[in-house]
Amino acid sequence: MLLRSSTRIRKLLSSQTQTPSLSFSFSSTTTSRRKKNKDDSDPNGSVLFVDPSRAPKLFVVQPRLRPQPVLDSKLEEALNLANSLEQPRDGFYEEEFESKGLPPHLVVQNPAIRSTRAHADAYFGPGTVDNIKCHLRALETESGIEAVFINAILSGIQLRNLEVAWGKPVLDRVGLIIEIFNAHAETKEAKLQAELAALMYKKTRLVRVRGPGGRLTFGQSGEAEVVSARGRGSGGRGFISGAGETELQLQRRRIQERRNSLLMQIEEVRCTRALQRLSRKRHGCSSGQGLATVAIVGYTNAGKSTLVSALSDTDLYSDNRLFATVDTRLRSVILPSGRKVLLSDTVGFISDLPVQLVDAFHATLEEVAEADLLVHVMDSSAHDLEEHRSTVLQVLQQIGVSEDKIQNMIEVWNKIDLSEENVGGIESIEADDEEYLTEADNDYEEVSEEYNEDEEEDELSKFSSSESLDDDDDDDSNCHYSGNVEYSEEEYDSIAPSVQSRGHDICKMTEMSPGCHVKTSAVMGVGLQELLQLIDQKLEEQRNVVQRSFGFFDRKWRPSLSETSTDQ
Ligand SMILES: Nc1nc2c(ncn2[C@@H]2O[C@H](COP(=O)(O)OP(=O)(O)OP(=O)(O)O)[C@@H](O)[C@H]2O)c(=O)[nH]1
Ligand SMILES: [Mg+2]
Repeated sequence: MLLRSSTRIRKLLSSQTQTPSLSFSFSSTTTSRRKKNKDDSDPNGSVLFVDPSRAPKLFVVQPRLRPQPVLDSKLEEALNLANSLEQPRDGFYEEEFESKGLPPHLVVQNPAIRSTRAHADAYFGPGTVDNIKCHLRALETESGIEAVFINAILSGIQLRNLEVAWGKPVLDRVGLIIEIFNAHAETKEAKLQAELAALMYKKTRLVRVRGPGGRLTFGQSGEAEVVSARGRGSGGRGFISGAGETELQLQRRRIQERRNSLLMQIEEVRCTRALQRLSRKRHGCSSGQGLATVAIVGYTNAGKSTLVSALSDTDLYSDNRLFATVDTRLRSVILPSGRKVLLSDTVGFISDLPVQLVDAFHATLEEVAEADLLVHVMDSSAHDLEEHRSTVLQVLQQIGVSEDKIQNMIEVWNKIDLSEENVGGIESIEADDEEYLTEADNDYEEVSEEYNEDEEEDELSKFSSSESLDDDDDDDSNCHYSGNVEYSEEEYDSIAPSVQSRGHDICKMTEMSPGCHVKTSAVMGVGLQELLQLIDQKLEEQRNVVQRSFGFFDRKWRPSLSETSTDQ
């Protein structure tokens, strides 16, 4: 039976004594495959990848939280994040995620609990800083630690002071998530956006480290030092450019220049994506009809890619690693009504998702905001389900998804094979599994086909950009699809009875979840058919609303012939 990594980590954690773990096992025996190759360069020149052939070794520091279950789930997530930082080489990860042991970790006093403010200079008090230093020394003899990961958000000065105290690079939560994005980015678009996020993060954490006399100082005395453009190699021309700048100014200028160049490239990507979306909406199907897009969103590791793969009978990369997907992938699927739609698998969210990442990944996240329908995948076995849900809703609002779309979103409770209430039911699911899968397979073999991106390119090349963007008058893609449909009884009766009955079967409204939800197990193929029917139903409802609103406008704008003749 499958054992989810967080469950595994929970078990590993509970098998330990109360004393902090100092064990470490990053063996590199097996390889975990990614679907596409990527080059071997270090992500963004990161200081962490001292040896690009293996994952950097991190020491995890978790500030204590109460109550205990909150601490457990935060620690579990921190350990998963630390284990997720790895760069694939030649399309492979060095090691299977499942076989990784627990990274060395330590739970320490939380400065934010005792007083409202953490220590301004080093976040932790001096006792905790020394305590961590001792652990690092002890680990040094066992296995080299490349960096320390603190599962909290720190300021630039705090990070720099701790680096000085421990003699190692220090990453806070935001920094590690950005590093993971850089390491996992595969496509040009994802790489550009991840680099932009890293750059913005770096900019907010720029501090001077070398003051007069070579001492390590911060703030004004550091900024006062003027560096020579020649000596520091500012990249400027001749002797003039950069002369008279402090090193801080020099770094800021370089970041600004790189940022501008990245923004220009990302803008090109956005334009291309916008054109592709337009093309799909107009002529996505071979029949020339528009294609609706359904965005699959959710907390990282909820099972989005596995679900999209199962629904479309394709093979997207999925892994217990957090942020296994940092790009958008489209897969086509044919719904029970025969309608073809595109499922868009995208980057997962996490609590305290760095604002720099959300800003930088605007082009990718636009796919979500522009989708016709959203499907929110949740890991029903996660302990902090409510936090996951509110995080996802927050990010959706942050990226500009309309309230209507959020209200109309389908909620998928995935991994029901793992959730506790289903523990008794797993056996029966497994027993019936073969039969069920055979049936399901037959269904999907007929209906699924991989969306051909080349086809999309060809389709796209038919439009000149000005033509495609300007000529919108008779185009459905300009319509506002209102998802939050409230029918009068009369209107509801007019909807196809099949759609109604499907809705009643599938939509089980609960107090926790205001919208429709469906329970699935993506790995076992459970609940997939119901999900497809629900998507079908929702899109059908939207189409009815749009058609009705067209009828209304038609009447208003074009009076009937009889009215016109009476006027005359
Ligand atoms: N037991 C069980 N495991 C599942 C299920 N769905 C997905 N998984 C596992 O959960 C892990 C994460 O799945 P992914 O599909 O990569 O999750 P994701 O939401 O795409 O994650 P990110 O791309 O990292 O945000 C994988 O190891 C899957 O095999 C399920 O229904 N049951
Ligand atoms: Mg994924």
